[in-house]
Amino acid sequence: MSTVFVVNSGSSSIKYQLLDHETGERQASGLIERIGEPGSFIADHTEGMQLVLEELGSGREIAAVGHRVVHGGSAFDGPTLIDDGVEAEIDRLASLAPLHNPANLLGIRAARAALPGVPHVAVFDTAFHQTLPPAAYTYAIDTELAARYDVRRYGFHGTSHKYVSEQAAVLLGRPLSELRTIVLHLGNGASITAVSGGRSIDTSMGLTPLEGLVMGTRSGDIDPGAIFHIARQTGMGVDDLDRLLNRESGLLGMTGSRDMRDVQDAALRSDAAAELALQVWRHRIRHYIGAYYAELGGLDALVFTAGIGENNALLRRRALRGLEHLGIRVDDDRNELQSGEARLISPEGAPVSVMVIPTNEELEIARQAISLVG
Ligand SMILES: Nc1ncnc2c1ncn2[C@@H]1O[C@H](COP(=O)(O)OP(=O)(O)O)[C@@H](O)[C@H]1O
Ligand SMILES: CC(=O)OP(=O)(O)O
Ligand SMILES: [Mg+2]
Repeated sequence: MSTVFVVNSGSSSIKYQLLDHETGERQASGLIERIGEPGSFIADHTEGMQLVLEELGSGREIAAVGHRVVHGGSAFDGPTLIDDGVEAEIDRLASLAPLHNPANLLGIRAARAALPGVPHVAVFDTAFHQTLPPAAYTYAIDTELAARYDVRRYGFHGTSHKYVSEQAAVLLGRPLSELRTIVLHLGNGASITAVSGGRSIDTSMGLTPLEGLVMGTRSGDIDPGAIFHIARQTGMGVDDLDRLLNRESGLLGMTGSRDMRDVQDAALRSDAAAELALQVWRHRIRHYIGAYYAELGGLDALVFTAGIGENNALLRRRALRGLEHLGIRVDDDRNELQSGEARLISPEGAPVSVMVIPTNEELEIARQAISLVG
């Protein structure tokens, strides 16, 4: 039986799946978590990939390998066969996704070396957001400078936003072309996308995966003037500031832990810093829900996905409390039901269908890889 091997080499984890080439059915899967965190026994992505390939064993018939790649810049708007040139371009874009493209590239190199006779396909986080209108992707800066250096908004988590918005239509039993949907992808990295008729029309991440929501280690939106101010006051250089905002901010910077589970536990113990972090996290989410409600001209579906979105009922309820005037309601019993399935969590007949849909970037990557290599 022929299979597709999918590698999702993320900022803090490597997820992999082996899927049936014909049906997309999962044959094997695994997750290596908390890579590089204090106390973790896996130091880096190379070590992680070695473990994955050992676990997979030999003697499998693999038709293609699909790789998640976070930044595709303007060069890639669909699944792409990986050769040395594509690797070089992914490497070149690394400065625009410093937590991700290097990890993605490590996964690609380890897998190409281990499986040399098989086509390797890159599926980019940025591809789904290539439909953003100029008004949404353009920064109001000097036009020539922006064009020369590709300074524009790209958006990320596109494979997840695409998959989840399509599954929402399936769950509702309505045509995708009719739906106005907001997808909240809340994981270690987090972004929100407005999807109109199956097309991404706005998304909270920008040139890099730093813009937008409060994340595990990323600040999300911040006045660029604050960065100039910090630089002048502290003497920090560009690389220091990059590290500060990408790796030492967000939940980690505000509370000392990047893991939402720790932050929530601390808040339940009335830790003031943790409680404030949760309030800021929530405030930012609601800011975007309001904006995208306006841009979409109304709302049919609002979907939670990824680590926090799929697993934390309390935070889902907390994020949406007080938005009833927009037709957004959560049914507590439905919300608290523990289930790995796609499901509705709004009350029957509510104007907006609020849903939890487990993302499956791996299945989407496998489908796109097969669509390319046949
Ligand atoms: N029950 C939970 N409550 C709160 N946060 C959770 C829970 N389960 C997982 N998470 C969060 O989800 C994150 C992982 O989400 P995931 O989408 O897998 O992230 P990534 O793909 O960026 O590695 C973890 O960092 C953790 O903070
Ligand atoms: C783009 C991004 O932030 O990805 P992740 O959530 O895997 O960190
Ligand atoms: Mg992720």
